[in-house]
Amino acid sequence: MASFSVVCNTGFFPVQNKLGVHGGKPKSLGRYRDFCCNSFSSSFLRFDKDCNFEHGLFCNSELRSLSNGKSGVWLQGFNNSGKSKQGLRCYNKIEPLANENSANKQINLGKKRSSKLRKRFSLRLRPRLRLLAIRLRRVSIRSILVDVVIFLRNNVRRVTLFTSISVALGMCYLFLRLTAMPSPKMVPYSELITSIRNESVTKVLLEEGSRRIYYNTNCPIIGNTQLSNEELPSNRIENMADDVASDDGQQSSQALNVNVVKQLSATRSSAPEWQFSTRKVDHDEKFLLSLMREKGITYGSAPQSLLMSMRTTLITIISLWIPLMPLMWLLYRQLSAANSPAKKRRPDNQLVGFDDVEGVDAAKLELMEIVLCLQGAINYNKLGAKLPRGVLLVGPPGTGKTLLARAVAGEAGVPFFTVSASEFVEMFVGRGAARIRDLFNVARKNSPSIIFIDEIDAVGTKRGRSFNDERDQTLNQLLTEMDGFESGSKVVVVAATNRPEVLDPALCRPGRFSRKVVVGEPDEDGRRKILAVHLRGVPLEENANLICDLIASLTPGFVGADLANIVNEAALLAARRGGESVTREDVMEAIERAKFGINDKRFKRSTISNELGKLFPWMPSLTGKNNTRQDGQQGPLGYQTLS
Ligand SMILES: Nc1ncnc2c1ncn2[C@@H]1O[C@H](COP(=O)(O)OP(=O)(O)OP(=O)(O)O)[C@@H](O)[C@H]1O
Repeated sequence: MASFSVVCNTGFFPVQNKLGVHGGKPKSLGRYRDFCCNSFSSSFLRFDKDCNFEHGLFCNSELRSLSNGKSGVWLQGFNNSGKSKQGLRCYNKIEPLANENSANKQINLGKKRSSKLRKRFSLRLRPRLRLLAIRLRRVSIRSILVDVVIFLRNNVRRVTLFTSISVALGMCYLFLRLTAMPSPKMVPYSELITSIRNESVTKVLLEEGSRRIYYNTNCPIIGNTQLSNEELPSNRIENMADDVASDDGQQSSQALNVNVVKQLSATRSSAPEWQFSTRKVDHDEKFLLSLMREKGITYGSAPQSLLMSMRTTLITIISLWIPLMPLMWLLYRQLSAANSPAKKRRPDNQLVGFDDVEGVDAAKLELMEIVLCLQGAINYNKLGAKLPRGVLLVGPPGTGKTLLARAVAGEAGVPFFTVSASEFVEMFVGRGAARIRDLFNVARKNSPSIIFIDEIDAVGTKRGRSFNDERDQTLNQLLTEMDGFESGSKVVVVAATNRPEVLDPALCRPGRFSRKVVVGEPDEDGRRKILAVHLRGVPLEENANLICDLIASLTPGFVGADLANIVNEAALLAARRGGESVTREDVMEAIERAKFGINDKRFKRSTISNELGKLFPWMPSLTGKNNTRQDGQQGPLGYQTLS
């Protein structure tokens, strides 16, 4: 008998293995530890110095088993109270952990924590580099080129636009660089007057068409500092040359002279044409001119040079337009989206047919008739009848209005233009109306065709009720377009709404949406048929008809979308528990979820029985008299649900 210890969240249990569990010889302690740590939230195995398994510690509040696989050692898990199902028992009360063990445990916990920290903060560069190398090895230049070509081919417009913008910006930059000139130093107007009075100003230019005044003085500036008379270039060369000559002799003075001349000539070449510029003060021209005349200063006026005016214009354009670019981009996107309001769908892309829509037979019949008229199977002209211009599908959400429209398109085999009315609601006045016009033009060109407008209440609400003029304009355009069909034009407009009462009466008058088809909630038989459609591809444990009957009977008031959701939920539940097929229990759970949401089980059990009791009072199992769920094992209607 091998005795070993088990540690739980609550304490430490010395236990005895009645079945004689003993340890094999592990190759290394680490391997066993790793194994245990991977399997349990907290584990610890103890080996003697010969590496014989001595005892094990593991902590887990659930019942689990641990196997080392190779040596055939099985340890059975314990719950919090120290009980085990198979052979292990706790013969002592909870005791404090022995010193040695607690020390070991502390060490292990510390190691674990530090390794966790290391793992969390390590960059794991080596595997990343390896991965990068593998990816780079897979990359081939040819495939990159092919990708680039495909991208260019698919985005010709965008690439052209971006290329031209980049080229234009590049050329602007080049122009600015090439025509860049050193600008004169900006000084206050008073400084000009002072300089004129000091007679240091040599030449003045008044720019035509602007308030700028340029002037030169007899003291040149280098960088931002004005040189005094002593610092004038010619004086400086002489001074520097003299200094050097007196210090080091003739040879070095020659070399320095060359350097100084070079430096000053560079300064001269980068010097602006005008040293200073200032801004004219209003009503002071007379005084300025008389002062200049008095001092005998050369002055004149000239227009801005062509190059400079080009530069100024360009800089203004760039500085104005660059911040406006995002706005322009948004505008461009709006306008380009406005040009494609309808996604043209060809009949062969449609996978939905009338077989896929069930439980709404009356609506289906009405629409089938229109399909037959469009296909020419019914000769309505013979009796002087006209093809209905519009069909309004009315009904609660999820009853299959959109599905019906898609089925019409699929069956009719004519071009189908689907659009959501909210796409016509535009920020810019007139854009919604333009979109409607475009849509009808395209449909007319492709006649016979069908236009489907989903959620028409987004634009079709009664006019004059709000200050939204754009919406009214859009509706007016829709009314005009529906009136404007030529008698021979075979364009049918199918629209869907949940709120027919808010629609403008003009929209529903005969000649526009003259046919109103109510797509209501399905009855039990309808629900059964809808379920049969959605259960087509789902593997069931039981007969599909039985399941359909069961769900249909339990879901009064459910619409097609709800039923589709129940089937999907049941399949997901089956997948979650790893099942091969959907069972009755999955379906019942899915119904519970659809009816009451995903809730706490304790809450759900009582609520479900009450709610179902209210819904189906004739069912004895739900009234509470014969409640088989008292033990907490049974679900609604006596079916056992997963808990
Ligand atoms: N009669 C039905 N037969 C089969 N499936 C249906 C039916 N009604 C609804 N469904 C399912 O519900 C989904 C949603 O239906 P649909 O979008 O047509 O509803 P809707 O009436 O247009 O809703 P809304 O008014 O909110 O737009 C469909 O994709 C389909 O899977």
